[in-house]
Amino acid sequence: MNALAATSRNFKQAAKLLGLDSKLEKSLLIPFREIKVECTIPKDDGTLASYVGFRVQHDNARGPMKGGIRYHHEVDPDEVNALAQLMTWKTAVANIPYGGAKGGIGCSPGDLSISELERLTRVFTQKIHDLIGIHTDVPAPDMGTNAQTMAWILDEYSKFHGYSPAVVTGKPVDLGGSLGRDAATGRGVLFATEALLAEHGKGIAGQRFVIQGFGNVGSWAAQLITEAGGKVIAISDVTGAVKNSNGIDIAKLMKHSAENRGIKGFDGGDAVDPTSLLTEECDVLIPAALGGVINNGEMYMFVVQILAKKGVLILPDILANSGGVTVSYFEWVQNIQGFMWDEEKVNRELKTYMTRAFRDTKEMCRSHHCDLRMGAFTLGVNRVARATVLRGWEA
Ligand SMILES: NC(=O)C1=CN([C@@H]2O[C@H](COP(=O)(O)OP(=O)(O)OC[C@H]3O[C@@H](n4cnc5c(N)ncnc54)[C@H](O)[C@@H]3O)[C@@H](O)[C@H]2O)C=CC1
Ligand SMILES: O=C(O)CCC(=O)C(=O)O
Repeated sequence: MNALAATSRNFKQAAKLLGLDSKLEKSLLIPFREIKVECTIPKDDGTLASYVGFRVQHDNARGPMKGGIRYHHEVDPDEVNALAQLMTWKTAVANIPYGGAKGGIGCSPGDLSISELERLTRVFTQKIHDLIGIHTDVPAPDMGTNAQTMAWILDEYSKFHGYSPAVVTGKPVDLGGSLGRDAATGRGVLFATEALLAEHGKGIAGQRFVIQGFGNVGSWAAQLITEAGGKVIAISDVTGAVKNSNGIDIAKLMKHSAENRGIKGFDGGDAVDPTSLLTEECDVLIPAALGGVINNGEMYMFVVQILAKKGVLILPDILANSGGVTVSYFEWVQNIQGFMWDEEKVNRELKTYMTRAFRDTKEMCRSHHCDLRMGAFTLGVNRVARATVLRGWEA
């Protein structure tokens, strides 16, 4: 089962629990617009190279469409479609006034020079500039892109439309980016985990964590969990994995990873097979690499049943990783107001939004007798359905 089929299955299950009529269900599922563009750039050696770029704008009933742009060799239209749909439900779970979108370019960013990446980003922006905008569709970083990518998009977009910092979020702070955005997704994971543990009378302190992925989300989550007294006992990235049952020294691992472009060779624990990481004994497992690691097609329900029997709870991604888009929303608000918040306010507001999203999800679990994943889906889908009906779009 591919990502789109898995996402649509969750949506349909939620629509059934909510008793949505079939016309409304169909109109919520079909994307608003799917954009595919060819981006041809001169490489540094003078040859021409062509890359396919996508932007899927799924839904705008609750506000401008919102979602990241990823640069990855495996980007394909079905996956971007699924991720755009997930953004619609995620922004609704977080209760921020946005719809959902996602984009990507099929390329290997590690194989391109900085100037090639800049040319590619500018050509992509030229092709989509009239379809994005402050009140239309607001991109942000995702895998393989970062604040610099957003700065190039902002600059290229501004050539056509005048200086418009709010057209993208996740920008460098010098160009109107929000303090705290870089850490926001990892910090949101911490807050969501804290809320779940609190329900069981536990805190972060003393729990054993395993983290798959040591990029933006995984490394911030590891740092913040350690600060909160949690013990990170195993971490992997694409280069390797390390285990230390006494707790990994995260500051040391950050330094090693920056100097060696990955975890491989780190001497602060035992090197282990990265594929064994998901089955390491721990209290909390955080998958922060590629999507779909637990959602393994037809096996998914089987795996979920086994985990449930063992008393394992799964915090759904559309809730657990919503901290990034939530702080993106704060960034957009600051840009529109022309006013900058301090980092303490950003983090405080993020905690309020994450805790409320968890509480609202639990309420849906109670009223619809479902697990956390379906609680989050019914919460998101219900909010979008209500906006759709109020705007008279369901027919
Ligand atoms: N950065 C953000 O604000 C948000 C990110 N996400 C999602 O979180 C995930 C991670 O995103 P980022 O940290 O931003 O990406 P990133 O590109 O900064 O880091 C990805 C990490 O995963 C590792 N990785 C890749 N393949 C792996 C494998 N097979 N096994 C183990 N590790 C592997 C990489 O080495 C790297 O450490 C993605 O699925 C992304 O869509 C979701 C919401 C917001
Ligand atoms: O920050 C944003 O606007 C989008 C983040 C994103 O793509 C995601 O939450 O998956």
